[in-house]
Order: sequence, then C-alpha cells, then structure tokens
Amino acid sequence: MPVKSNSQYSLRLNTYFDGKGRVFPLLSLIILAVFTPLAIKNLIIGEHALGTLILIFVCAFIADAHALIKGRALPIHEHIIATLAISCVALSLFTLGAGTIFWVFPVSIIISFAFPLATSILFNCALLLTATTYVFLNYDMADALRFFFAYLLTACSVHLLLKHIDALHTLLKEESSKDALTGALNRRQLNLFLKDALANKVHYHYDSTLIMIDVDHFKQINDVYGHAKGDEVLINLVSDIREQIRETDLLFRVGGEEFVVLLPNTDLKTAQKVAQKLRANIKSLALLDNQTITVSLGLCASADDLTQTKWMNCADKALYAAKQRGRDRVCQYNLHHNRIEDVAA
Ligand SMILES: Nc1nc2c(ncn2[C@@H]2O[C@H](COP(=O)(O)OP(=O)(O)OP(=O)(O)O)[C@@H](O)[C@H]2O)c(=O)[nH]1
Repeated sequence: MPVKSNSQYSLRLNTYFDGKGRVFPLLSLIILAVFTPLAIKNLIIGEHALGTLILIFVCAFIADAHALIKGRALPIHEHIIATLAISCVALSLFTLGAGTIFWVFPVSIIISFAFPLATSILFNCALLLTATTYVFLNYDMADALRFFFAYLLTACSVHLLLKHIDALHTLLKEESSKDALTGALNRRQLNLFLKDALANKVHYHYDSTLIMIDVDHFKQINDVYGHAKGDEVLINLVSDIREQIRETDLLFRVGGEEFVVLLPNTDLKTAQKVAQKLRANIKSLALLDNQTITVSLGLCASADDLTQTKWMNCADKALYAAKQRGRDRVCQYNLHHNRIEDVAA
C-alpha cells in the first residue's frame, strides 16, 4: 500500500483530525481537571458506580487524545466514549437527582466538539431523550418541554458554530496549499508529497518521477505583452498541463514561471513520454497571438538513497541543461551515472 495517492484536489485535508482533532487534546485536559475530582467525590460519598463510570470516561478520553497527539489510531471508538459520557449523566440524574441536570449541557458541547457530525447528532439525540424523559417523569410536561427546547437551542447553536469553523478551516487549508494565481499546489505541498513519494520508493519500491518545467524567455513575454498577459499565459499553461496529466499526478508552482509535475508510481521511461507530450502540447497551444510559447523540462526519477533536496537539485540541473542546450527540450538526470542526458522527442 502506497503511503498516499491523493489527487491534488483532495489535498491533505482531514477536517476531523486537523480541526476538531486539535480541540480534542485540550478538551481532554479540561475533562481530566474537572471530572477526576468529581469522580473521587462520588467514590468518597459512596456512589461507587457513578464514580467508577466517570473515571472510565476520563481515562478513555485521555487515551484517545494521547493517541491523536502521537498520530496513532484511536484505541477507543468514539461511540464508546460518547456512550460513557451519556451513561454518566443518566446515572447521576437517576441516583443524585435533578440538581445534576446542569451537566447535560457541557456534556452535549463536549460531544459536539470532540466527535464527527454523525456521532455528535446521534448521541446528542440520545442525551436529549434521556434527560427530557427524566424531567417529564419527575416534574411535568411543561418543564419537560421547556428543557427539550432549551437543549435543542443549545445543541443547534453549537452545531452551527462548528459548521462555520469547519468551513473556514477547510477554506484556509485550501488557500494555504495553493498558488493564488494559477491554483497549482505550492511549494509547501510539494515538500509533503516528495516525502511521501520517497517513502513509497524505500518501503514499496514504487518509482516516482519529478518533472521540472520552466517557460522559455518568459521575461520577454512580460516585456512585450505586459504583466497581465503574462499572468494569463501562466493560468492557461497550468490548466493545459492539468488536462494532460492523470488525476493522481500533482502539479506545483515553485517559482514565477517554474512548475513541478510529480508523477507518483511512474518510472522514468513513462515520465519521458509524459514530459515530451507536455512540451509538444504547450508548443502547439496558441497562448499568444503572434508567438509560440515553449518550455524546457528537467526529469529525475526517485531512488532509494535520495533526499528531497537532492531530488529537486538533480531535476533542476537537468532543467538548466535543457535551457543551456537550446530550450524547448527535455533533459534527464541519470542518477546511476551522475550525468545529464537528452530525452529524445
Ligand atoms: N506575468 C508574470 N510574470 C512573472 C510572474 N512571476 C515571475 N514572473 C516573471 O518571469 C520572468 C522570468 O524571467 P527569467 O528568470 O529571466 O527567465 P526567462 O525570461 O523565462 O528566461 P529563460 O528561463 O532563461 O528561458 C521575470 O521577468 C519575472 O518578472 C508572475 O506571477 N506573473
């Protein structure tokens, strides 16, 4: 199994772990500080079942938070933790009485903040039904309805707030991953994906190839047609490259008119064909009225003992050679012989 094979549109987003996951460890500290003394108090006053249940809930929450911080799989399923939380509230209501009803609200908020949406809705409904039933059985219908709507209002407000935070988080993550002009991925993303590609090579022997692309004489295009036209050329170039490559290939903008295409699980031979196809296609595009646009390309395939920096440097050297040898061509860095070779058209 490769480490990652994300399409560039999915990026490396995981809202639950990136967004709510950040709240989870902090929440676990608050839970530890508030609920541990409460559990001990219950054990001291003889409410052993309740005290023990609260302690189990705290331990389960801390165990998951710890795993999350360490980047490991969560040892306790979220449904178990949410069930423990609701059981604590239900047991305290039915053993200690109505005064403990106030715990319903923080527990509802903890469930909403800590767990994914489906779990949050499911367990909030369960908590709402349990607590409303308690109020109805011990008071009257009017109080039960009052409680029902107060809870509903709280849960819906928290849900709306979280939805808004999630949307902002996703937007922020997308914006910080992409180049604002062309929408190609940025250099930060490149470093992450290079790391994955090299790990795939070492652990699973999957070859990946880097293609570095630089527009020829781009300064001249800016000088003759203006900066705005230059921008338009870059935007069209990116959308054309995207059309030519596979969904799983990744396109990055690493400089003004310099781009990198990372072809995961692709050997050098296939990458040579892709590079020549990109070069020929860009040349055939009518991006400017009276002038053909050409690009130079440098290739380098992954290897076991390669670092990210060396990989980029070798592709860059191949690109530089393509420029030196007359532009509008593809060169590759041969890591076995440490030399740069022309790639036949
Ligand atoms: N329109 C536009 N131009 C940019 C952008 N970023 C960088 N440039 C321009 O790209 C040009 C790059 O010029 P050079 O590095 O000299 O390279 P070149 O003219 O393409 O020449 P070779 O690469 O040697 O073929 C510079 O004039 C930069 O101002 C951008 O976002 N938009």
